[in-house]
Amino acid sequence: MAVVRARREEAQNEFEAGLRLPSRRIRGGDGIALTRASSIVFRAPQENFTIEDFEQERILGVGSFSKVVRVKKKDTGDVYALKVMDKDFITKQDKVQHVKRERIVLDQLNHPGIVQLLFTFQDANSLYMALESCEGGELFDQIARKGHFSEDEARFYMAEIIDAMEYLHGLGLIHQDIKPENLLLTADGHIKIADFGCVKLTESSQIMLPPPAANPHETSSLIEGTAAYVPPEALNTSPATIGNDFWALGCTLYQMLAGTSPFKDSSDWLTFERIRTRKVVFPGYFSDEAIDLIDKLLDTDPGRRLGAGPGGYPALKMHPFFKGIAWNKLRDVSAPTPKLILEPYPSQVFDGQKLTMPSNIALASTVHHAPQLASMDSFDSRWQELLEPGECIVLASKLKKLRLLTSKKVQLILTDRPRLFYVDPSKLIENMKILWSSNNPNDISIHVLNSSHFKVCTSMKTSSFEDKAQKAWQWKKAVESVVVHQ
Ligand SMILES: Nc1ncnc2c1ncn2[C@@H]1O[C@H](COP(=O)(O)OP(=O)(O)OP(=O)(O)O)[C@@H](O)[C@H]1O
Repeated sequence: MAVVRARREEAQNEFEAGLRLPSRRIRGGDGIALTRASSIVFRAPQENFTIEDFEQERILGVGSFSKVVRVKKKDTGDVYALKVMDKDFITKQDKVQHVKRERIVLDQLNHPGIVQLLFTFQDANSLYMALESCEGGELFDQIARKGHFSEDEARFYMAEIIDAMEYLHGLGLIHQDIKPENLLLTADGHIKIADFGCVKLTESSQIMLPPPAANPHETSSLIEGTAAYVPPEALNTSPATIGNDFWALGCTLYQMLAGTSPFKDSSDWLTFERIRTRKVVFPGYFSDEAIDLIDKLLDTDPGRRLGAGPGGYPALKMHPFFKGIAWNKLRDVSAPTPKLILEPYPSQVFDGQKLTMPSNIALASTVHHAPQLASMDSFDSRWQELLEPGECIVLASKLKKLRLLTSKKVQLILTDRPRLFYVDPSKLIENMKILWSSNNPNDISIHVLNSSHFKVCTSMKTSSFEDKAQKAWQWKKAVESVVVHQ
């Protein structure tokens, strides 16, 4: 306990000392912040706001260390995506440096294809980063909703991603987590790269970071990024290069066109096996140009990978897949229209009909934007005996819980307490396993792999589920709807 308290204080001091805005601001010619003595001078100021200064509207997304809420500043009416990070949670997870790195790096970036940091503030419990709000949501959601993109749509998004990546690589920054979840869309459908918590600087980088963490507790995972998008050399613990981002870009193009990522499998271990053997199956409708581009981005030799190899960005941009792209006018072209976040997911249609709420299952009054989430399984009276007095089911369904080599059938139940637990449908209460409860309200994120597979991640464990009824998205939305109001 004393150790945790000491580390929390240490982290608190670091936030306050390392991130304090000095009295005089200095700005570099092209918007790059300059150092003065040993402190960092921020372009996006640290304000003295409190969370009470904002109306909290709806959750935009949940990450491993944060939840991102659409907020409106009460006095100005300005809208932001507010990234809220719990200090205790970050400290316990040894992610203080990760958060600082993202804050400091984002502050120095200035490009239409990169999400902009506008200001930060903090209170006793949380750190807040106000970002420009990307109202079109994640590219991932758009792929899931459309099934897959046409090549014209994919070409448009690829060109904008490449343009932003060229800016990042030009500053000596490797993103290390390029994937459709971290590619956000503006309301008019243009791409912005987000989530700079995994960035790495190259030796020639112009970006300034304070000296590496003096926190001996900070752990760095062996492989940065997300399993399905890491290149084969990362599995041999080779140091990251800009080649990591080009490999991830190849995976992203494949996913835009096929609807699923090329190497994703039911466990990280199987995914890594597929990456190692570079097993890629191209659907028959892919054009020759698309196949060739993906093939060259997924070159197992990072030194020959298109974009990272000797021809660099010019060679990538000249690939026949990009024929007709006006690289210097990308943002002048109108984008494919994104489907907005509040439109219902197709998976909310059950057996071909929209779900309606029977009166005996009251939805949690706190669930504002998921009024159609309760599934038919929720109405089974057996689940009622598992509830505490006054507790309501938000979503419940029969799923497979996946283990490395086996799986078992479980009933997964989300309630408005909130609690998320599963039971063996034949044994009920004596077999109840709580995955998450209101004791740790922010400690959950749902990662949807495809419409039938998702992972429940908490600081204690990650559990994988398969839903034959393809309600993975419904689960993510339901959990996020309950989390936002904690
Ligand atoms: N500026 C934004 N506008 C709209 N939505 C956003 C914005 N920033 C983040 N989000 C949403 O919130 C989610 C989580 O944000 P982010 O990835 O930055 O969090 P994190 O805790 O760093 O996550 P990760 O687990 O990927 O490290 C994103 O995937 C996205 O859906």
